[in-house]
Amino acid sequence: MAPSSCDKYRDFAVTKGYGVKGISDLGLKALPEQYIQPSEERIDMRKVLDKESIPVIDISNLDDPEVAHSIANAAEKWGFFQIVNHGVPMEVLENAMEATRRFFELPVGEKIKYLQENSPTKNVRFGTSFLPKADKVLEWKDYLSLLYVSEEESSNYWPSACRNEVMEFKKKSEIVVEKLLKILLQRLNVDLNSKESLLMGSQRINLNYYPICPNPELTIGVGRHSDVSTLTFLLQDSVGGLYVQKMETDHWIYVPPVDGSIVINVGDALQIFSNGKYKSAEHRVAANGSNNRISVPIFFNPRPHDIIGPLPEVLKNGEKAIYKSVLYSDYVKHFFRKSHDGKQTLEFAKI
Ligand SMILES: COc1cc(/C=C/C(=O)SCCNC(=O)CCNC(=O)[C@H](O)C(C)(C)COP(=O)(O)OP(=O)(O)OC[C@H]2O[C@@H](n3cnc4c(N)ncnc43)[C@H](O)[C@@H]2OP(=O)(O)O)ccc1O
Ligand SMILES: O=C(O)CCC(=O)C(=O)O
Ligand SMILES: [Fe+2]
Repeated sequence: MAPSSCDKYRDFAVTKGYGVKGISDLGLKALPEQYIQPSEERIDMRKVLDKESIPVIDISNLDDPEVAHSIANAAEKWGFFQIVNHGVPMEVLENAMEATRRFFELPVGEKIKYLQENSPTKNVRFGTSFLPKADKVLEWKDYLSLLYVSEEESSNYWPSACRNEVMEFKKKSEIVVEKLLKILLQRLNVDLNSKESLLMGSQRINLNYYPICPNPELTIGVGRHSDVSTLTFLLQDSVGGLYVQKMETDHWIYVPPVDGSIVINVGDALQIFSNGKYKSAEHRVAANGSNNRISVPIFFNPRPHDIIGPLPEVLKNGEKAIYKSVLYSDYVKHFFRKSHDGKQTLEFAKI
């Protein structure tokens, strides 16, 4: 490709489906203009608190009240924590990672079968950046997004390069998320059994690929956002790049890769269900100049037709609701209608 104008790169990455991996493979010396973020959207290392970290919690004994306390405390204070000894076998994690790499290393002709306009189903989508139609400046990330509907749909439509490994990862993660939600809800005097479908009735798995970037300091892998999920179960490889905002400050905390760990984060839906007790935190991802990076978040969500609002048990003692009830699909569509803008999506549900 003749690298002359930035629209050429947009066309190459977005429309033709080469993604940022295609740009990275060109071996350019300088980042295309289309990816240069305004300075306030880049990661400013002077704002990173290198002496603070989000908790790493050993969850091998969830019956221990101290473990339960650490989980609830992390969800209130940080909105993020890492878990170790969670019971998902290392092999399942490694296979999910390898399957992700295999998918992104497919020839572009295979991957573009899953672009929005070509995909055999709405529930499988290959793309780049967050919302290329709305993003003025593009983000340095390619993704494959898989909305789980049924075993049958996954077998028929998910790419064979990653289907079985991602399914296995999803199945194992569900067991852990159920246990974590049980603990978080107990503190709200809510019985998870009666709310399981509402809280985690729908799952979306994203395979994220952040290829080596020329001038990583000028761009961003994923911009500032909070997830619209109830809880997110995130597998990251050993490269690193995830930063979380320290609540109510303009400082950021690096989330270091810990071998075998999973990052858990509170999403907007749980912030709304808990009437603000548990908090979704803004986070973003840096690009990397030396290594390709992979992450695999599984978003545990309400179902599109569910109404989300503060749970009645939370308001029982006369607590005033700070969120109204909204249709979850309206909430998610609102998120997907605009570029990443931190925690602004929550305004949609504020009273
Ligand atoms: C991609 O980079 C990302 C993603 C994220 C995601 C964080 C999350 O928390 S994802 C969890 C989202 N929740 C669910 O998936 C719940 C279940 N699903 C639904 O409720 C529905 O699928 C729906 C999302 C509401 C879509 O419903 P539908 O009425 O069928 O409408 P669509 O035409 O499919 O989409 C509407 C509009 O949204 C855009 N969009 C939808 N899905 C995705 C997706 N996976 N990735 C990117 N964009 C999506 C789509 O562009 C549509 O707009 P058009 O202009 O194309 O019409 C966090 C950070 C990231 O960087
Ligand atoms: O890549 C990561 O570590 C996080 C990605 C993320 O925040 C997301 O996909 O919502
Ligand atoms: Fe996220």
